Amino acid sequence: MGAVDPTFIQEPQHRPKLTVTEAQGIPQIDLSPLTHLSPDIQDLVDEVRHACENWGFFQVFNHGVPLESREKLMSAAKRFFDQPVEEKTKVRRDEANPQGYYDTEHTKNVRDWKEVFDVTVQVPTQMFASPDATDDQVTEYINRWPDHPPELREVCEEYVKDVQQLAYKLLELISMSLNLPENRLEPFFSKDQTSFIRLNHYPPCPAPDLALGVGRHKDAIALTILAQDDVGGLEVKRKTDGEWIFVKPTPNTFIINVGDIIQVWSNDRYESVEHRVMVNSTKERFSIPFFLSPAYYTMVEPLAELIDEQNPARYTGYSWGKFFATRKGSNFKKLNVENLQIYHFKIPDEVKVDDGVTQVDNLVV
Ligand SMILES: O=C(O)CCC(=O)C(=O)O
Ligand SMILES: [Fe+2]
Repeated sequence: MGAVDPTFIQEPQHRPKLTVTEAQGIPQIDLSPLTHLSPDIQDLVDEVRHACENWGFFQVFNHGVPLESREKLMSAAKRFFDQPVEEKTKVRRDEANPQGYYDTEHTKNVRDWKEVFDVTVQVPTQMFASPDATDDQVTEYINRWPDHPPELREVCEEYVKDVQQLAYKLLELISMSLNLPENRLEPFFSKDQTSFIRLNHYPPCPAPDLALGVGRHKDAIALTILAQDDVGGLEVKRKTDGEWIFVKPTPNTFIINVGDIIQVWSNDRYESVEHRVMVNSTKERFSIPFFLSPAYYTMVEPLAELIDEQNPARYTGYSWGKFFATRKGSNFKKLNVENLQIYHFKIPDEVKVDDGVTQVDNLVV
């Protein structure tokens, strides 16, 4: 990516502090009660509720995803990104089919110091073709596979299968933590889910004090399951005081965060929390988020069981497919206006804008 172009430079108030706050890290949750078919998982459900309410982020261990599957994908990702840019652009994302390689994502209109490779879980993945509410045309996304490394497709597919299992377990725990039946959320994903994985590569950056790997944002999807390598860079905004907290890499754990869709389903009981990625002047970093996302025709709205007279619905419903199509369009041009956000669907009473410009942004598409 060369020297730091001005398009990468964050406004002074959004620049990272290079001394990191690590104290009071995000909760660590042991999922072994699930794999051992323990009859009593109530403590685990309580831990998940506590983590979702207080942090919106947690790490899981004893999660059942084989380490080998993750390591094979991390090495295949490195081999892919190690190639010259001319090779990578052969599988470049385009507007009609946003799968494959991309190196010019912007978050809040500032360019991210990263390159990505996206792969959908369902093949093909169906999505609305246009953000226009009156246009019901559906398009199909197809994965783009490079010639090199030849194993990339197989290791991605294996990893997706394994992480998908973990995603279903987490959905059950989250449902139970909201006092819902354990399978309450599964139907949103069991048919036509639009989930995808992203291989993120953050090259060393000559100005880690000015640029970010991913600018501050919330994930628009339902749930993120993130594998990070041992370099570190992810920071989460602590709910209690707004402080940026460094998420220390812990071998063979996944970082889980609630996305905007769960925020809406839970009628704000669980909030999607802002996070960002710092870069490093000497080391490259890799991470692999799995973005669990429902079928394109899902109407996202507070779950009926969670609203009553004391807790009226805080959002009007919105179409996931139209939301996605709107955000996706904004990835191809630098916007001078704010991106579509869930708070645009908030029922007035409490419309919050945190910094006068935007509250949340990058869909991760
Ligand atoms: O690389 C990371 O640690 C997080 C990336 C992220 O937040 C995203 O891709 O949405
Ligand atoms: Fe994110």
